[in-house]
Amino acid sequence: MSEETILQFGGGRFLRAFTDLFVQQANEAGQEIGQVVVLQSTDSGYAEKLNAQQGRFHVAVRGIDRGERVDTIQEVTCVQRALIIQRQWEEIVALACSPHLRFVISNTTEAGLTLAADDARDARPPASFPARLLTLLRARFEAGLRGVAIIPCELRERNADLLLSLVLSQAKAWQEREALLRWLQEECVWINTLVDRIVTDRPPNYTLFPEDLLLAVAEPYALWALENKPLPGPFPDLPPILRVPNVEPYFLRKVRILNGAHTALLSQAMPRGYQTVQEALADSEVLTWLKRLLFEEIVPTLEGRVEDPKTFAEQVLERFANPFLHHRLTDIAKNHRQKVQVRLLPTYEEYKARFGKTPPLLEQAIAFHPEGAFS
Ligand SMILES: NC(=O)c1ccc[n+]([C@@H]2O[C@H](COP(=O)([O-])OP(=O)(O)OC[C@H]3O[C@@H](n4cnc5c(N)ncnc54)[C@H](O)[C@@H]3O)[C@@H](O)[C@H]2O)c1
Ligand SMILES: O=P(O)(O)OC[C@@H](O)[C@@H](O)[C@H](O)[C@H](O)CO
Repeated sequence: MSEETILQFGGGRFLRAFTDLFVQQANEAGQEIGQVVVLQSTDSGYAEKLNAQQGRFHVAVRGIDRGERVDTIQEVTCVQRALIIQRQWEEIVALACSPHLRFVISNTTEAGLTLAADDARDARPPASFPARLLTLLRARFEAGLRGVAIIPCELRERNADLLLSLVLSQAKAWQEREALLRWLQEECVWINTLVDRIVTDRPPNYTLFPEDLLLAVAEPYALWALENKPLPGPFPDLPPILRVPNVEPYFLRKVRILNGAHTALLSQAMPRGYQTVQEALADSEVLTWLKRLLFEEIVPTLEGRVEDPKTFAEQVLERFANPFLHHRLTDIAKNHRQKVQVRLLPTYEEYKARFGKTPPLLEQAIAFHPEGAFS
C-alpha cells in the first residue's frame, strides 16, 4: 500500500528503530499499514539525511535474547519523505487534509509536551507541538474529513490525555469553535502508550552500511503498550505490540525502574569519567550501587502495584549490560531535570511515605547535576 497514512512528529533514532521498523515489518507481513511522512521540528538535520537516502535506513538489532545471540539488520523503506516544519508548513497542512491519513505519531521528548506563551493562531507554523497539532487537526476538521488516531510515544504518564489537554487549552486560548472542540474529543482517538526499547546510534566498531548516516542500533527487547481503543485503520499487529485496557502499570514499572535507573546511574558514572552505560556497569562499584538502588529503594515502592517488579529489574540489568550497544551517558543526560521529576522524585516521595525514612541512594541521585560532572 503506497498511501501516506502516518504523520510522524520526529524522526530521531528511537522512532526509526521502533515505530518505523514495526510499520515496515507489518507492511512486509501484508498488513497494509501504509507509508510514513516524517516531520522534523528542530534543526537536527535528519530530514535532509532521510530525503537524501530516499527515506531508507537500516536498523541493526543486536544483543542476547533468551540466551541466544541476536545480530540482524533490516532495511526500513516505509518512510516516504521528510518535511521540515519551519520551511514546509503549507505542504504539511495539505497532508493533514489527506483522506488517506489515519495516524499521528509523535516523539518530541520532554520538551515537546508544553505550550508556548503567546503562540499566535495565524503563525505558520505555531511554536509549540500541541499548537501545531491543533492547527493541523483544525485544517482537517474544516476540510470535513474524519478524525485520526493520535499516538504519542513521549515517556509521560497518560501521554495522550496530557497532549489532548494541551491541545484543548490552546484551542480555548485561541477561542476555537465548540464544534471543533467536540470533533477533537469525539472524532479523534487519543491513545495513551508506553514504549520500551533501548536504541542507540552506530557504535564506533560497527562497520556495516557505512554510507547509511541514519543507521540505528536496537536491543532485541521491545514492548509497545497501547490503550485498546478502536483505530481508524489497520495498525501493526506484531508480538512486541500489546493492546491493553490500561497502560498505567506498564508505565509505572518501566519508567520508574528502567528510566529511573538510567537517570540515577549518571550520578555514579559521569563523575568517574565513563562515556557509556556499558562502560559504567563494568565497574563493580557502580554496578553494586545500581543494584542496591533498584532492589532496596525502587522495587520496594512498586511491590503490590505492578507485576513482578523484581524480575523486571533483573531483566533491566541484563539489558543494560548488552555488549553490542553503545549507549552514551550524554544522551541519557538530555533534559535531565525534567527526567528527575518524572523518573526519580515520585519514587523518592513514595518511599518516604511508605517506609518513614529517606532513601539514601535516590537522594544522592536526585542531588546530582550532570552539567557539573565535567567541571
Ligand atoms: N533512545 C531510546 O532508547 C529511547 C527509548 C524509548 C523512548 N525514547 C524517547 O525518545 C526520546 C529521545 O529520542 P531519541 O532517542 O530518538 O533521540 P534523538 O536525539 O535521535 O531524537 C530526538 C527527537 O526528539 C525531537 N525533539 C527534540 N526536542 C524537541 C522539541 N523541543 N520539540 C519537538 N521535538 C523535539 C527531535 O526532533 C527528534 O525527533 C526521549 O525523550 C524518549 O522519550 C528513547
Ligand atoms: O530517551 P530518554 O532521553 O528519554 O531517556 C534515556 C533512556 O532512559 C531511554 O532512552 C531508555 O533507553 C528507553 O526509554 C528504553 O525504553
